[in-house]
Amino acid sequence: MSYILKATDLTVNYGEKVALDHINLEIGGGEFICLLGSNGAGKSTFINAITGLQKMSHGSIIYNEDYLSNKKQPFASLGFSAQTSVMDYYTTVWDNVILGVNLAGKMGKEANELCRAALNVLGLTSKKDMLVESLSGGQLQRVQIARAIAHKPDIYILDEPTVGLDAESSEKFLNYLKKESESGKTVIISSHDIQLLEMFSDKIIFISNGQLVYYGSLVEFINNSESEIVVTFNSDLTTDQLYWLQNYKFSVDRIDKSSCKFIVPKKTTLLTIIHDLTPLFEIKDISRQENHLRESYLNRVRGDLK
Ligand SMILES: Nc1ncnc2c1ncn2[C@@H]1O[C@H](COP(=O)(O)OP(=O)(O)OP(=O)(O)O)[C@@H](O)[C@H]1O
Repeated sequence: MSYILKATDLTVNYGEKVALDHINLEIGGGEFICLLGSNGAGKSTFINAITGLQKMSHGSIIYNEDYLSNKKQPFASLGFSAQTSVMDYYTTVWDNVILGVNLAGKMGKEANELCRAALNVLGLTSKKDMLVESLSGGQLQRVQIARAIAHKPDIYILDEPTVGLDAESSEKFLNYLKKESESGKTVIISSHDIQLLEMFSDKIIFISNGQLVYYGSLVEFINNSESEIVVTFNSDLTTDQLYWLQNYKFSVDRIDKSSCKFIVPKKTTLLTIIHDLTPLFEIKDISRQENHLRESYLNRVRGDLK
């Protein structure tokens, strides 16, 4: 399948700081992509650059017109919510959301219906006549998202949309986005809520220190990463044992006085660990932890920081 969005050598510098360093990727239609990275990795810069909010220092971004329903006004095909708030505080919830729909070129009855549907998805129907300035932080965030998505864009690009949302609202909203992606829309979403994103994403863009570390399937990311082996010992660890563990060839995290977690390459067997430990340790229990996105991500981040 051909791309819907293509970044070539995308580079953004803030003065001396290289915030994005020659990023190359192609995003296909119908993908649900989560954007991962530590604080300051470059996620917002990436999102702002692909939506035109941030000037690139080098490189290009191309949207494939074949996929855009509004070819005359390509920006109207995007549903973009930035990390910073862009609301009109002295008008109502309804006026804010319908403005987003109108700016995308949709008017009249169609606009009213789209606005009503978005308010419903974000649980804002009963708040539609309230002034935005009187809303709570979480409600404000929901209005911002409703305004970004109400016109039913082809590509959703959302920077930390679930911040400030309660668990139920986040899940309802992500379920809505999942259905949109299943119907062919593309979703690019940045969030630190990794467990929730694992439930919905097909692909991952992992940025570290401005570099693209990984772009590919979620399943592959989890399966190719390191795994964790938890070992419980018969007694509390002694100073000598702790010293030995600190110098062991794999990373070791202490869980409590008598158990540890070993971060090992995927193919490492339990037997290898048992073999290495037995001269100095009495093992009570050993097991491999099932990999999840959160652990895989943390292990990759840890590897990158070494
Ligand atoms: N306007 C700016 N001027 C100078 N440096 C900036 C500017 N905006 C971002 N940066 C720097 O660029 C880097 C990437 O920032 P960015 O906001 O893209 O990170 P992020 O991954 O979105 O972080 P977070 O998860 O904390 O939101 C950081 O080192 C940040 O300090």
